[in-house]
Amino acid sequence: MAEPQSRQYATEEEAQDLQPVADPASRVAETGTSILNPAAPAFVPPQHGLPLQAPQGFVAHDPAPGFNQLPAPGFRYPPPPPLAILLLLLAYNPLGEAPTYLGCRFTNRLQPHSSVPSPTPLLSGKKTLNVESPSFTPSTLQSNKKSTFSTQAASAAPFTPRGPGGNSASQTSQQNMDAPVFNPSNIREFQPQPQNYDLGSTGSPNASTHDAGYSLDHFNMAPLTQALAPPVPFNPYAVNDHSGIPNQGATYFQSQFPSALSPPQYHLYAPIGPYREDLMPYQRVTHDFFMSERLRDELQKKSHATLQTMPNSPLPQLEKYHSLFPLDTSNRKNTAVFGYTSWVYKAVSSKDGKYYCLRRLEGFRLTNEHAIHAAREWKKVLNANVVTFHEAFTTRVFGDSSLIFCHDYHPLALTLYEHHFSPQQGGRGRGPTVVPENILWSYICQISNALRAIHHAKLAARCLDMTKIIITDKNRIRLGATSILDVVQFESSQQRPLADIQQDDLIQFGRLILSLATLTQPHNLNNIPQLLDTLPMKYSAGLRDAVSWLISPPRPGENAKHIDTFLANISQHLVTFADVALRADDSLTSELSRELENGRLVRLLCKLNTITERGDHAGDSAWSEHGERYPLKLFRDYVFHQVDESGRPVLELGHMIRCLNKLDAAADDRVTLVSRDEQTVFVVSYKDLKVMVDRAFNELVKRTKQAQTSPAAVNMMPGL
Ligand SMILES: Nc1ncnc2c1ncn2[C@@H]1O[C@H](COP(=O)(O)OP(=O)(O)OP(=O)(O)O)[C@@H](O)[C@H]1O
Repeated sequence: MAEPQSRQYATEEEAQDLQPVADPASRVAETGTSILNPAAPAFVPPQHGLPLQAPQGFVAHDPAPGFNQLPAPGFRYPPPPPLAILLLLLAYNPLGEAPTYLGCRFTNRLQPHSSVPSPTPLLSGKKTLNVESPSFTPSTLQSNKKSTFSTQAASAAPFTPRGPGGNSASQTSQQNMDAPVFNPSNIREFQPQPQNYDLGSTGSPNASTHDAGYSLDHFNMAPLTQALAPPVPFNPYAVNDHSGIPNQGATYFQSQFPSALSPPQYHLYAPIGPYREDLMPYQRVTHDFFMSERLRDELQKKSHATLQTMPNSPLPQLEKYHSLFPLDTSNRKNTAVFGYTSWVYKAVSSKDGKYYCLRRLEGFRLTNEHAIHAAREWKKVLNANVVTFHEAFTTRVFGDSSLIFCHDYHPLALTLYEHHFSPQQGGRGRGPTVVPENILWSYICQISNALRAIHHAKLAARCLDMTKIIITDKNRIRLGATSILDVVQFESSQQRPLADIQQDDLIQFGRLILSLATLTQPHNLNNIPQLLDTLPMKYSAGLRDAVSWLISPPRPGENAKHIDTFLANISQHLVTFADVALRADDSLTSELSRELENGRLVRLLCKLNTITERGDHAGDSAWSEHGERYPLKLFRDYVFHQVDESGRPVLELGHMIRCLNKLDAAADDRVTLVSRDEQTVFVVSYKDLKVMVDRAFNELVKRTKQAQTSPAAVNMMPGL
């Protein structure tokens, strides 16, 4: 705590400048610390025989340089560091009452030579504080400190906290006048007892000590407090002007913050985690402030694929769908799955303008009306791993009798077969590559989820073919082509119990995983036991058991297998999968948050651009050039058309976004707008600019509403 006294300074000024903490406030704070710490020496007496004339505002026990000497003329104590104030408050706030931080007491205390008279007689002259005061010896302090300070507590003057309404100044004065000559032996050592600090609601200065639930004996250190205090003593009990502030220690800190939260700063971005690994500033690029490049690229491509059209398409228009676009990349006619050649198209609905996937079964003749109604049951299956079915109908627009199934369209989807077996995709021309076990488990979990939804809807998938399961995102699969076999095989499936068909689903499921795990083409899955035996060479025994359970039919006497039983057996993999999915969800939310404000800024830009440079409005050809519109034009220049000293364009995206955000948030910051000829200068706040934007835009809206000529403009208005 103390600076070595042997420290030498070149000049007196330097000594003053370099004085360590000669500040009474911080000294008091340090003293306070030592008081609170019973192990620390609480008092260091002077070692010389000179009578000590304690200067005003100087702490008598201060062992720091300057303790034995008066401060040089002109010495000014530096203001107390905030930490010192905090410690002071903690040390001197045993009742937990909140002192006034900005009150004049601190100010006075920081001006030891001020003309403010000290109301503390104990400190004001040798009459009260004198080194000849008896009975303190440091050796005693070191060897038997406790007994020195704690034996005479009984004789200590009782402490009387001042009530808010009382004449506190006179009371203090009277109390101090009555106090005996300073005698440290009369002082009882402070024993912090934190459990007594819980004052509850009765801990106000007005409350009696009994009511308060603690003993004020612990605070019977008024003489010491006053002896160590600066000329204007700090007395937290005198603070009685905190109306509404509960008298608890913690409330002091609470009072530093406004109780009501400030409104959020809408012009600031608040990134939401999880974050990318730390990047050095030079590694950051503009895209770091927005959605990741990978995701943007992916979405961009999907959007492009969705909007892709075929000029001069030979494909016909359907009654309810138009702009058909073929999704089959192979031209082969395959009848293996449905018994009919099928074609897949992307199409736009004439009803809602959205994109759908149409699957056409070529040459299908509907013989039973009920068959097509069977497909309707699939409308109730809404599952993340099933492509949603919308409708089925027949048509002759293709020149034959075709059956059409309409499902959700997932741009850039690939079938599982294309992904893992096609040379162009998974194998990258080198043949199929081993599918990692975690991906296989992910597929197992997702297909189980789909089957559970389907079976619980009293339906069966019937078609778990690798060419009819699509991958719509990374490792994200969905059962497609649902409902088709319900119609096509309507007659035959009427004769089979649903449980049997569901049992087939499980077997097909097992074969699918086995095919992927062994990279065997589905039509080559002949020797299943042998293939199962090869599984443990690449995968865990658990995977082998799961596949084997699915493929093998129930033994005689056993109940039929059920997807729920399977799900129960793979529960730990389901949990892992859920965790992966949730983390992916977090990361997407984080990506989304980066784009949070973009829509807002685009709307603002649209507004701004409807106003600036407008050729003619209400017969006024210069409408956008004068009045409130003119500063907006200059603001547009300020944001987008800035040049540097050499006249080169400034293209700082941060500047543009910052300005637009401030405008949108109507910030109080002001901006200087200069006309291009430098003859006009406006100093205007963003708040004012926002008002101008709104007024000018509303003027346009009003006129548009009157005329009702432009549906486009009317459509734009609600969004803005
Ligand atoms: N709902 C859908 N949304 C978007 N694309 C789809 C959808 N369903 C299928 N596709 C895509 O259409 C293409 C053709 O699908 P299809 O089922 O005909 O596969 P295939 O391998 O050609 O099978 P097949 O040999 O039986 O014709 C595939 O690339 C598939 O990813």
